[in-house]
Amino acid sequence: MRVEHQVRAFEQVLKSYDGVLPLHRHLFTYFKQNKQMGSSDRRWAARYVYSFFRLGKALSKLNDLERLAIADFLCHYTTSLVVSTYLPNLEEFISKSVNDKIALIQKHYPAFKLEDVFPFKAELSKGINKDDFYPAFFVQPDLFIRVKETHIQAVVNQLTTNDVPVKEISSTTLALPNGTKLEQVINDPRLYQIQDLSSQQTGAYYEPKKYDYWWDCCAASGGKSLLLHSLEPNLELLVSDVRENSLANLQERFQLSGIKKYHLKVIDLLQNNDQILHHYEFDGILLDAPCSGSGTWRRTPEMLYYFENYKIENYVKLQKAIAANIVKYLKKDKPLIYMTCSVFKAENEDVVKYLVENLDLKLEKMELLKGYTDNADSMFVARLIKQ
Ligand SMILES: C[S@@+](CC[C@H](N)C(=O)[O-])C[C@H]1O[C@@H](n2cnc3c(N)ncnc32)[C@H](O)[C@@H]1O
Repeated sequence: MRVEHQVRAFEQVLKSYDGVLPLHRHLFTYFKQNKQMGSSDRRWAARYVYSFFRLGKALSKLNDLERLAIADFLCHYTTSLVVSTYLPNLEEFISKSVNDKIALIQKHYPAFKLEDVFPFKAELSKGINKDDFYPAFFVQPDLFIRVKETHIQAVVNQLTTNDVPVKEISSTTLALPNGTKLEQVINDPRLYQIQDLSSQQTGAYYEPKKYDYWWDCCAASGGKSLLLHSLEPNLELLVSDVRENSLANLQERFQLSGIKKYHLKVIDLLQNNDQILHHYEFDGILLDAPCSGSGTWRRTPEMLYYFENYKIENYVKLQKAIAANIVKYLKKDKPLIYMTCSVFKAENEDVVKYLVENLDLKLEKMELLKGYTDNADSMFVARLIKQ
């Protein structure tokens, strides 16, 4: 295949994309509408466009093709026509480590600054090491699954029989190569849940007790609720979200997991919900808040390119307003678990500070879960106790 052909396909995909939909959804529709593209065309176009966005705003004065070649060189260990054509002097180093390749790019392009890859002026949460955080954008995170301790060996056996390289992260967590087609290699979908490592690690903050009544108030398709339930199956649970269709997914997942006893409501937490909730009192609330998602942008690198700083403040307003509306339904001495998948201090530590200063809450502990050190997403979690 000629490089001009691949480049034209890349340029057309790039031109067709405006950053509104997630890139994977846009590509799905784009390829459906452009049936003339064969599977190899599609694979290369997708590889190039993802590589391109992983470069964020670095070297923005160069033209798109040179930037693409640099990005593809940094993101992959196998060469491409674009690298061999536009970066011939560096092609032989493609299998080096990301840090070695970054050093080579810095040598050849003195204007290359790693901080331009993630060009947000907002402060990062405490504990993030920029020397590890920025280079991680060139690597796609692993796929993580949560498995019951009693089933983990059976799942590992099925994966290894199918030649899927598997890393055992803990007695309940496995890491697999991204893109693994789980439904083709694990015969029973009830044996595992797809859940990022950091999401799984938030569970250490929940500490539910037998027969507690918990509320997962931004439940979406139920990832955190399923985790909570796995920690303490003898719970009463209310799940809610403003989006009815994501709760439909939750119902399917709960059914598959055999969870029958739960309450479900569509609730907009920006409204006054006393009519619906006035008699409720919870032993714990999970608030997995709407946020910038900046801790997950290694999976959605298009956000590095299209996200704008001003949006952070909008999320912060939403986070504070939602928290203020739910705390009144929490029993005294019981926990609110505040979570985001953001790495911005404004959405994390600063929101916690606001909650402690303005609501009847005391901070017990908080942590930025640095997924980038484990090839995972990053998340923030805080456990606050109602006074
Ligand atoms: C980070 S996601 C939750 C993910 C989910 N907990 C999980 O583990 O998969 C945040 C959720 O907040 C919901 N949300 C946003 N604004 C809301 C509002 N005003 N009231 C209730 N839920 C809201 C969104 O619909 C979204 O599903």
